[in-house]
Amino acid sequence: MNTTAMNTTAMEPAGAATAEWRDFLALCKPRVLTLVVFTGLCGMLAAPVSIHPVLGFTAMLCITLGAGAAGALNQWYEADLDAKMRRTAGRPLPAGRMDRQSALHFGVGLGAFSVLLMGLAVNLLAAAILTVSILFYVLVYTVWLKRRTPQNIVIGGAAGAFPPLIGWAAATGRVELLPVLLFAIVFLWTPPHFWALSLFVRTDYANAGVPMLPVVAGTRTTRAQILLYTLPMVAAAVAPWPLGLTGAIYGLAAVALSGLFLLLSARVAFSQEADQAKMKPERRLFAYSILYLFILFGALVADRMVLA
Ligand code: HEM
Ligand SMILES: CC(C)=CCC/C(C)=C/CC/C(C)=C/COP(=O)(O)OP(=O)(O)O
Repeated sequence: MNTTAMNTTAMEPAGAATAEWRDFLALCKPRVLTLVVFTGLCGMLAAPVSIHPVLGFTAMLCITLGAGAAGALNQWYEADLDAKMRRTAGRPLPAGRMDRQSALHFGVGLGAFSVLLMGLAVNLLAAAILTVSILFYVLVYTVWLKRRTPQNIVIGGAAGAFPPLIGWAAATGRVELLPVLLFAIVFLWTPPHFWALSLFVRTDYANAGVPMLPVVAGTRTTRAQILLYTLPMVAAAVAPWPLGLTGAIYGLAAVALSGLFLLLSARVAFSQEADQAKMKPERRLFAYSILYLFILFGALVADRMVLA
């Protein structure tokens, strides 16, 4: 018998003692975190003031830890759902490698630490928006909406749109029009991003009883909704250029990238039955949605650096 097994008390599930650092990392949804943190970083670098590098690093650390905490609390709350879906069944809680209490303590501790550090070291506005985004993801999306309505990700998705605002607020102490537009881009991007994926994993959601749009309203409606949300997303993405908030580097990148997004969304909306069976257009749009935000936000920073 190994020592970890001997230290396991009778009250703890057997998996509790086997959780290792990798499981705590997995609790934070590290792959999704990369883009969340990148948009936060770009929000900070796009601000018209230069933040002290130590403060900038601290702010980014807080966004990373706060978003990680939100992911951990999400997994703490919905371990039962995760256990029912192939995509998520291997996560630390449903796989039995970690007990729920450890996940809860980890999530609350990390979240509180990130907000306190942001408030004490950076500024109160950034700390307040970070708090709202954590609570939004955990309470509004995970606890309240996810199991109740197919509009769950439209409203709850706002949580993931806050990081650019937090980054900007960390640098300037203010909220202005450009970061509000960045919020709008990610907010309107979330439905096409997620519904494209939900189309090809819809049986998972159906089995778990989660009322995602393709499960409740069908694949045709979902395809149409993807295109419907893409239109205002494109408008929000291009808007900073004609509004004079960015230069042509960002503007041209936004037009080109958004044009391709629109094309891929239209292909999903108007796909033929033969394509629908393989879900190729949906997989393509989902993969591109991630690349899109990375490049768009990268172009924003490149544009601001040239202008500066
Ligand atoms: C409520 C809103 C959202 C929902 C429901 C959602 C859902 C998902 C799901 C289910 C996946 C599949 C991969 C996985 O299991 O982790 C995924 C992947 C991903 N999402 Fe989202 N997402 C949302 C918002 C966001 C936001 C705001 C961002 C970043 C700004 C983001 C970035 C990503 C990235 C980078 C991946 C790819 C991860 C990988 O390579 O495995 N998502 N999303
Ligand atoms: C700054 C801050 C606190 C940001 C937090 C917001 C955040 C982590 C947004 C990402 C959204 C996301 C991963 C949704 C996954 O949906 P899901 O939970 O339904 O996915 P699942 O089925 O994979 O669990």
